[in-house]
Amino acid sequence: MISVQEARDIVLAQVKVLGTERKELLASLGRVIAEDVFAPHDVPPHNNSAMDGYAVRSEDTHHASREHPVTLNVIEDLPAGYVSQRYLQTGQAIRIMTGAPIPDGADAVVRVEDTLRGEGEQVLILREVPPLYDLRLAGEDIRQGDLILRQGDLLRPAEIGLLSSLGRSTIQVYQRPQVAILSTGDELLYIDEPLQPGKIYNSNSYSLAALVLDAGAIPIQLGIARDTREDLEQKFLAGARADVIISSGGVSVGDYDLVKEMLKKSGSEMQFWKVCMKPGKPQAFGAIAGKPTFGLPGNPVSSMVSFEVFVRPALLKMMGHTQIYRRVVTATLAEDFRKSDRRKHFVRVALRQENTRYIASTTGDQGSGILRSMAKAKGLMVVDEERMQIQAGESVAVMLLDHSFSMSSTRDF
Ligand SMILES: Nc1nc2c(c(=O)[nH]1)N[C@H]1C(S)=C(S)[C@@H](COP(=O)(O)OP(=O)(O)OC[C@H]3O[C@@H](n4cnc5c(N)ncnc54)[C@H](O)[C@@H]3O)O[C@H]1N2
Ligand code: MOO
Repeated sequence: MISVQEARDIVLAQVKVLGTERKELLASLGRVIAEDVFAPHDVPPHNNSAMDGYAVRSEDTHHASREHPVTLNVIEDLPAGYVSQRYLQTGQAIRIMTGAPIPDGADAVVRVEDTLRGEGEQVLILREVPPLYDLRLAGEDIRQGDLILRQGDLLRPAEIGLLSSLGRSTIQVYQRPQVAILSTGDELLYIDEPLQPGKIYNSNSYSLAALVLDAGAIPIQLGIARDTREDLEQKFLAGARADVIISSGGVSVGDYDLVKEMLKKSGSEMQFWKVCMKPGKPQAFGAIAGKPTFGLPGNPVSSMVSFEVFVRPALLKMMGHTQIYRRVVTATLAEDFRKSDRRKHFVRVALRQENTRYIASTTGDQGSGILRSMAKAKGLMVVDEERMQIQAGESVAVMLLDHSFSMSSTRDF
C-alpha cells in the first residue's frame, strides 16, 4: 500500500499549472492573477474633501468659535466630479462636496455642521481648523508606480474593487481546467429516469461535478459508461478532450472492474493503487492521452473524500493557486473513537465552537455508502496511521470542508 502523502506527491508532481487568459474584471472573481499590477496613477488621483462643507484657507479660521464666528465669502459651489477654476483668496470659501477636488489656494475643509449660512453669499465658520483638516490627499490609498497585486494573488471582491479603482477593465488570470466526469457501472441510472429494480441513481457524477465547481474549475458531465470495453474506451477518450478526467467506480477487484483492464490496455499510463486510507483505498491515477486522470472509487463517500484529498489540490495547483489545501484546525473530540486498521482515516465530523475551541463529533455511521453522513459533516477528522484510539477530550486535526456556504453562521458578531 502507498501512503496518502506519497500518492499526493506523485499527483502534484504530474499536474502542471495551466496557461493564462485575459478576463473581464468581474469574471475574474475567485481566479488567480497571472500578472504583476503596478498603479498607473495615484488613488485618489487628487486632493479631495473628506466631508460636505467649505474649502477654506486654514489661517482664515484662526480663533473662530461658535461665540466668535469668522465670516467668509462663498465664491463657488463645487460638487464632486468638477474641478474649480478659481484660486481661493484670503477671506473666501468654496462650498464643496465629499470627494470634490480641493481648489487651489484652499488647504482645509470645515464640515457643514461647523458652519452657519450668513447673509447672501456668506458663511459663518464656527471653529478653527488646522491645515489639511478633512482633506484626503492624492495617493493616500495608492501611489503611482506601487506594486498593487502580484502574480499568484487571489482575486477576491476587495482586489476586484482595487483593480477597478485603477481603471483596469480586464486582467490576465490563470485558466480554469475543464474536468470530464465519468461514472461507470451497469447499475447506474440518470437522475431523470424512473427507479428500477437493482438500479441506483448516478449520484457521484453530481457530487463530483459540484466539488469541481466549488473548487473553481469547470465540470463536464460525460454521463454513465456501461460495463463494456467499447463504451468505456469511447467515453474515456471523449474525456481526454478536457484538461482532467475523473471517473468513479471500477477500480477495485470485482469481476466487472473493466476500467482497470481497459486503461492498462489502451496504453494509458495508469497506476492502480491501494492507498493507505479509509475511505478510498482502491484508486487509480495516471494519464489518458496526456491528461491527468483520476480513477476514484465508486462508493459515494469514498469518491468525495478522494476528491478532497487528491483532486482538489491538483485542480487548485493547475489554476495557479499556491494555497492548495483545505484549512486544518485543531479540535477537541467529543467522544471516544477507535480504529481497526493502520490506515489514515478521514472521519466525517460535525463541528461546533465553544469559546475559542472547536468541538468535533462524528456524524454517525461512517460506511462509504452513507452519503448523509457527508452532508452532515463540516469537516474530515484526519486520524494518522498509527493512532489506534482517541479518547473523548483529546485533540484531533480536522480538515474543514469550508466552501462559503458551510462557513456561514447563525451567530452574529
Ligand atoms: N473484494 C473487495 N471488494 C471491494 C473492495 C476490496 O478491497 N475488495 N473494496 C471496497 C471498497 S473500500 C470500495 S471504495 C469499492 C470501490 O470499488 P469500485 O471503485 O470498483 O466501485 P464499484 O464497485 O463500481 O462501486 C462501489 C459502490 O459504489 C456505488 N457506485 C458506483 N458508482 C456510483 C455512482 N456514480 N453513483 C452512486 N453510487 C455509485 C456502486 O453501486 C457500489 O455500491 O469496492 C469495495 N469492494
Ligand atoms: O476504500 Mo473504500 O473507499 O473504504 O469505501
